[in-house]
Amino acid sequence: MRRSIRAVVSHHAHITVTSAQGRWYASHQAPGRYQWRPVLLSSSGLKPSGAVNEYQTRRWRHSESLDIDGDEQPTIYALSTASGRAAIAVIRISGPACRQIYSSLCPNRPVPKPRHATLRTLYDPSLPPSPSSILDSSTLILYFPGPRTLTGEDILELHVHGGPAIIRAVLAAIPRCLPPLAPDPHSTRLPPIRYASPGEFTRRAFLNDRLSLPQIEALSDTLTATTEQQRRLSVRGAASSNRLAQTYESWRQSLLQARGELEALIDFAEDQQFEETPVRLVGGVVRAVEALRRRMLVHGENAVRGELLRGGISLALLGAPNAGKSSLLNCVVGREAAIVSREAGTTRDVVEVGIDLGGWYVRLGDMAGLRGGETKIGDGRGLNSSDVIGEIEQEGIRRAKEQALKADVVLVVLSLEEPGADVSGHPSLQLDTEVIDTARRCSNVVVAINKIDLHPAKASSPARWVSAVQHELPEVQASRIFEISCRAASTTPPDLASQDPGGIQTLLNGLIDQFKDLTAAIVPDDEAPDSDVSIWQESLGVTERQRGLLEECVMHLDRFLENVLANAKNSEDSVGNIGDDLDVVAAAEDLRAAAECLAKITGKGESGDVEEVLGVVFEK
Ligand SMILES: Nc1nc2c(ncn2[C@@H]2O[C@H](COP(=O)(O)OP(=O)(O)OP(=O)(O)O)[C@@H](O)[C@H]2O)c(=O)[nH]1
Repeated sequence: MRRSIRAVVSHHAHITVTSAQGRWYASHQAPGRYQWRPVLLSSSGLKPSGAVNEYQTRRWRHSESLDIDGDEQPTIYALSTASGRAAIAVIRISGPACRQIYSSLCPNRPVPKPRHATLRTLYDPSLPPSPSSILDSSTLILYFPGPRTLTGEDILELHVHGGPAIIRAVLAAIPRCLPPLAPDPHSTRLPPIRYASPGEFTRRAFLNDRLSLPQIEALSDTLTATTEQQRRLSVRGAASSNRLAQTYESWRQSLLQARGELEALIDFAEDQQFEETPVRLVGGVVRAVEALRRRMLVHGENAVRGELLRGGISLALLGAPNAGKSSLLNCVVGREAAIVSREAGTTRDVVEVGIDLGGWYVRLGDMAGLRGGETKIGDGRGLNSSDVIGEIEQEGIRRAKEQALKADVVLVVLSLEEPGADVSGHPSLQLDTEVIDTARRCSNVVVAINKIDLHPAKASSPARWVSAVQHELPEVQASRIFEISCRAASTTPPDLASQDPGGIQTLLNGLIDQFKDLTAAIVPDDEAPDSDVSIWQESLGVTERQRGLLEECVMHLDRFLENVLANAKNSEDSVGNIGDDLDVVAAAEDLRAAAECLAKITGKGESGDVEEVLGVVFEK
């Protein structure tokens, strides 16, 4: 809410009004104080009205008062640790009333030395200090004076005992630390202390230039990481988010420079002397844009790979009914997540379980068994599906196929049949045509041949099965085909499990290799061998929002290149007329729009955009 604040500036005080990233601030130094206190005037990109504009560029010595039309931030507080019983709980307070809150909670005690932990007793601010008004004893207090703090404001941290009643009492006491506002129905003033809304500390950090948008997005990854790979991604992201922001900013500057060069053509007249001819100038711009576009595409691809780490890799179990998909899922998960039954077609819908596989977050989906025509490797006879498939099963099969096609990795479970089915008395390998046809259309296929325990001499024929699988699925390398036995794995006593009796661990290691391939950063082919490739590693941390903006940026660049190159093609003397026929204004506009997409990534958008970007980021 906007309201008029009055900065009373004494004779020796300074006031500086600055604008940064579409936000306007007034900083003033009160007499006898050494801290600069930035006051946010406007975050909408619009210049604040009134006297402020006159002082925007220089430091100002003044002896009167100055009316500034701006936003005054109330002091906010929140429980920063998870709720529930714990040894300690941290309550964070940010804003101009920190010192006052401290003095009310710890009457007659000096303000702690900045950034030094100090033990204090907290008292109820509404009562005189006495043993009966103690809220918490032995509270550790940290005071961080602004503006060099997380939020850019004064911050007070109360490390109280973590009992729910203590937390409740201290939280309830904080808003009572300042005298209440006089009731005024016409007043638009916000309460001077209030509980923070979600993400508000971080939002203030951004508005006060303490954190960039990419840093905030990396912070979100840090707080949500549950697996080892997610942790690594978030740590890398947190460390490199500033560098990523700098990269995008340098790309934006390159685009703005290219746009400037193009716009110079608008004023180009025959008699004007340019250092370069228009053709060369446009040619240079095109080459620069093409190089940037290539880099953006790789960043986008790496972002998709990073999203696999963040959101999880979807792994679909595809196979015929009774192949052992549910048994395998249960072996992997270690609990009865899916129903295992001798009856074919037990699984009717997709059963998805989230698991941590070797540090990768995997969404493992058991699905209905696919069935149709079937070929058995072993007896050489073909077999057609004889059952009539019911409507529910049909729907289950449709969903299973759909899930497999969109999965990141598909684990095809094939099974051996009971001995005796083969004329030789050996088990045979089921290769259902529905399963094979679907697997052929999927990417990143790994194959598990299950029920290997049914084979009396396991070692005698695996090679035959591997080549049979490769005959049907030539894309699948032999190193991605595994023999397993869910039965052996589940019936082996736990003390022998380390010997990997059913081959499940070997299969999981193969899957992990596949995950590594899928989530490794791509480095462009034209990257100089001695260049720093870590930026490509860092681009794994690009968020979904940032990737969307990169895609939008590439779209504008494509339009730019299309227009310019079409113009070159149409001209009679190849590129000779490029400068004359080109709609320079439209081309420059494409570059401006592309640069604006990059600006939104870092939060440096033009007027009005910053709030929109913040809305998207803080939604989470
Ligand atoms: N001998 C042997 N039998 C197994 C093995 N794995 C699973 N089975 C049996 O095969 C039958 C089917 O297993 P499920 O795991 O339900 O098979 P599914 O592929 O999920 O079946 P649907 O849900 O019908 O698609 C059950 O009787 C299991 O006990 C194995 O490694 N060896």
